[in-house]
Amino acid sequence: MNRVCIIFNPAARGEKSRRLLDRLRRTVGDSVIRVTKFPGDAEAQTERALEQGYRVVVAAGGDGTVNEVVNGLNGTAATLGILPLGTINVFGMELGIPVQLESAWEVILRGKTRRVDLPRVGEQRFVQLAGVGLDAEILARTHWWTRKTFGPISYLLSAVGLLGRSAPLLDVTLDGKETHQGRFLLVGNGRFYGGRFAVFPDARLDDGLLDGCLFSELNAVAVARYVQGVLSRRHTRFSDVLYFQAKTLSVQSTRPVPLEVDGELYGHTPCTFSLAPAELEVIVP
Ligand SMILES: Nc1ncnc2c1ncn2[C@@H]1O[C@H](COP(=O)(O)OP(=O)(O)OP(=O)(O)O)[C@@H](O)[C@H]1O
Repeated sequence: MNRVCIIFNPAARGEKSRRLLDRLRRTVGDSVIRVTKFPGDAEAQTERALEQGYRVVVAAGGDGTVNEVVNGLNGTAATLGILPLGTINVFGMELGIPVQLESAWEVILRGKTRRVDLPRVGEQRFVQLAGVGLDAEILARTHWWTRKTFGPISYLLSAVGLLGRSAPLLDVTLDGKETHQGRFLLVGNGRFYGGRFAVFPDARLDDGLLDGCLFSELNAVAVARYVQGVLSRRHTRFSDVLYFQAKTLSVQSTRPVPLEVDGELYGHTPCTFSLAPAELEVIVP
């Protein structure tokens, strides 16, 4: 197998992954492990690993760590491996990578790969999903210690405070042609969002298309209906939800609306999404 460098995020899973370092060392034997020191460090460490000749870089953390490693790979020919040590690991779930550390390492040792599309917003690549509006606002309002203490429920607490407010309208233009309006946008590369929730039922990681859901309303009743719709897989048929596929989309709004990619805050509107077909080679079961 090509030389492997593992980038380990001790702060993943609300700082709990720190405890996994010894088990990770035992599992991977002589393979090199580099521990990130601050947010953004996985990207810098990936660039350094490439300069040092590593051709497989393994993201050991959650979706945020995978995102940073992929941005560090920067479209090079190097291969991504994943050890899903984060809170939810949606991209690993999409690829069928086992959550058990030793099993996930076995997958990396076997070294079977596939190529997947790599979407981006502006210059920032993402692997699984992005959101404009509600979910990014929730992330912005959920303090790290609340996340650490209450876990995923903390996002729900922030959401309750947000739903009473009026959200600016988003103008979403698909492939430079038709423009649609809504108040909350989700963009996906794969099917899942936030867990095994198929928000984008037609999405394929290698179809050369972005999938999106544009939601028209943002009051508590509408959001509860959308959640129910996602759970029962009927939301794409709702009259106030636009489900679409496109190669590019641009988003404008009367005032800046925050944006998240792979679960991390990243800038605000206006923004443009695009996709590089089959840009990423990733190790899969
Ligand atoms: N040494 C570090 N100290 C603090 N934060 C770090 C460190 N290394 C990486 N990070 C940051 O940790 C964040 C969370 O990482 P990741 O998404 O991989 O894990 P997660 O378990 O899914 O996240 P969360 O616990 O926030 O749900 C990322 O924003 C990343 O930049």
